[in-house]
Amino acid sequence: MTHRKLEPHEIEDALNQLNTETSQDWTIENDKLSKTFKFKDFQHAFGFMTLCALYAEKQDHHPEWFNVYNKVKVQLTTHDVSGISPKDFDLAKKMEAFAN
Ligand SMILES: C[C@H](O)[C@H](O)[C@H]1CNC2=NC(N)=NC(=O)C2=N1
Repeated sequence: MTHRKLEPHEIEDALNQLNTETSQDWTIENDKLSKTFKFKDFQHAFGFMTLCALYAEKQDHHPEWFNVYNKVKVQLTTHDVSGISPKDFDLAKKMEAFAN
């Protein structure tokens, strides 16, 4: 296995780091790394989801998400370890890049 479940203090540190580097909007909700991205319209939201989907397939690591019009709520977790792993933080950073 190339990843492991992070300890609570590791999640805290990685979350602070992620929020410093990006938008300050990431939280832990239901033990998942969570953020609601907001776009100009559906076309931009779906463009973002398309980029994420291609990356997720390549990494074999897939987001849980919920889209309504211009909003995409993402909840990242690693099913293999029943928790948050470094793969979730990697995907979160990519998502930030794809959203810009
Ligand atoms: C068989 C396949 O490699 C696994 O089920 C992958 C697919 N995508 C995945 N995505 C996520 N988020 N967590 C996983 O543990 C996971 N496992």
